[in-house]
Amino acid sequence: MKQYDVVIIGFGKGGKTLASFLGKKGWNIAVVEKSKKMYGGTCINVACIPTKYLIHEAKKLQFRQNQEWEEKAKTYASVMATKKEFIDKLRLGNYKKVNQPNVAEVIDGFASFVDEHTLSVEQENGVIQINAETIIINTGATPVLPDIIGIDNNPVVYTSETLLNEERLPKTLSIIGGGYISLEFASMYADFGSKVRIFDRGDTFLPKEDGDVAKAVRETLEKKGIEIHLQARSKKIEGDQLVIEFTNEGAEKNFQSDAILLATGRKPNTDGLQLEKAGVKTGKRKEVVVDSQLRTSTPHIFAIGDVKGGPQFTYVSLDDYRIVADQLTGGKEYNQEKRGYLPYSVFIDPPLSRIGLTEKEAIDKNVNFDLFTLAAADIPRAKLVGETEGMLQVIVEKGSDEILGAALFCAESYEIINLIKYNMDTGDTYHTLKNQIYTHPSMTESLNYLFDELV
Ligand SMILES: Cc1cc2nc3c(=O)[nH]c(=O)nc-3n(C[C@H](O)[C@H](O)[C@H](O)COP(=O)(O)OP(=O)(O)OC[C@H]3O[C@@H](n4cnc5c(N)ncnc54)[C@H](O)[C@@H]3O)c2cc1C
Ligand SMILES: NC(=O)c1ccc[n+]([C@@H]2O[C@H](COP(=O)([O-])OP(=O)(O)OC[C@H]3O[C@@H](n4cnc5c(N)ncnc54)[C@H](O)[C@@H]3O)[C@@H](O)[C@H]2O)c1
Repeated sequence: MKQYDVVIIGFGKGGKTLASFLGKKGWNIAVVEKSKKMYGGTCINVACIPTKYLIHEAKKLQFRQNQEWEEKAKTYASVMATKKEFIDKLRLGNYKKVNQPNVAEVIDGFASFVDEHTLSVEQENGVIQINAETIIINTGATPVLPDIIGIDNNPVVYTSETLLNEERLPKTLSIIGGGYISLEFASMYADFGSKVRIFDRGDTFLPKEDGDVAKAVRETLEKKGIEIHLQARSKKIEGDQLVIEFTNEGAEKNFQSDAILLATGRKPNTDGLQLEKAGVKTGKRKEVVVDSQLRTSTPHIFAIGDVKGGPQFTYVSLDDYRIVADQLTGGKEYNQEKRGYLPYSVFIDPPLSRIGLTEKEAIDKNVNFDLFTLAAADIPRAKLVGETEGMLQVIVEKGSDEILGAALFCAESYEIINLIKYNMDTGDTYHTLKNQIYTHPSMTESLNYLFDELV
């Protein structure tokens, strides 16, 4: 049986970065990956990178909305083909970077635990067993498939992963779920030229955001022709007909759909890992339970990325690598509690970026705060590039002048939010951001004016 210092199950962001870090230090590392189409993990193959590439390409087509359908469908097919080439190159690049004598050995196959130091790997030509001092579980998450009659083996039903392989532009796209994946796909497909409808079972659009922010996002999406239906229970799918029950009215309606996207969340990928054989405990959503150093209930086994539950972002998986690297080779000082505020961006058009408290949360916590706000239309850069849609708002604690939260719904907000995170993490006041020199004309310079206007 082959013996390694560390075996990483899954070629995710944190895992591949850890493999590279430890391998270059002379550790003997293996990365086990179940699919040859997933070298490099979810982000580069079927998630962040392909979607953001497509979103970027789709945006260019906004100015060609008067094109004939055939023309739009042709453009879409060609963008999808270029996307495939781009992703294939990235995947190969990731494989070559990791599968090197001074980094790691990539082992193809599905890994499961035999005991707390031994893994069985099911390969095309049989099963092998490998042994490791330390094991890292980095198996990601997988789409939640809602319990709807008619989704199995239905050619019009997709997950985000399968829709990204479809070279035929759907004339009508119905999306079940109203979260991140839903909004990004809705915005992108509307730009490509599809008629998009979102169906969410909840009664509030973007329930985690403040009402005025959610309203602004909704209006922007509706301007693109996207229909947003709430309290909409997907009852069944009959052929290409999605049957929706509107729970507030008790009414039922059919929606013809060339494609139906299931975007109802992603769950930790722990099925088949036989975690019980290694004494690794899981929680209610089948997530691997970890402590703040990412150790599981079996201390030499760690879990990183989506599989441990909590926020599902590539940069969290990357930060998990920092924690484990510090546990294995450093001063054991860095942990989940020290990572600071967690920002996120939803890549609709314009993008929505958020960090910290919402206004509603600040009120619920009885915080004494000021709310600063600015319309995107007042930013010189926004005017000159014609991206005047949106608004920015920041919550500042009275007295300390520290930023408690921000919602930026404007062009390039996915860049500006990182500056706000830095400011918040350092415990600085908003005055530093307000009085900073920024290049002109840039979206960031909005921070010079944002704090002028109190609501
Ligand atoms: C459509 C979409 C868009 C997204 N956009 C963004 C975005 O813009 N920004 C962002 O930060 N996040 C985004 N995310 C989330 C992000 O993709 C994930 O949080 C991130 O990829 C998780 O990485 P990970 O390290 O947990 O593992 P993953 O990258 O998911 O890797 C897990 C790997 O493990 C393999 N595997 C699973 N089980 C086994 C096993 N038993 N044996 C061997 N191999 C196994 C899998 O094949 C996979 O390659 C998006 C997600 C989706 C679905
Ligand atoms: N830009 C980004 O960073 C980005 C982009 C896409 C995805 N992601 C990650 O991927 C994860 C998964 O995204 P997601 O959009 O699938 O999940 P999500 O949790 O964001 O949204 C799921 C939505 O589906 C709704 N829902 C659940 N079951 C339903 C049903 N049966 N019928 C109708 N609606 C239903 C929920 O009310 C919710 O609005 C996110 O948590 C996020 O971390 C990140």
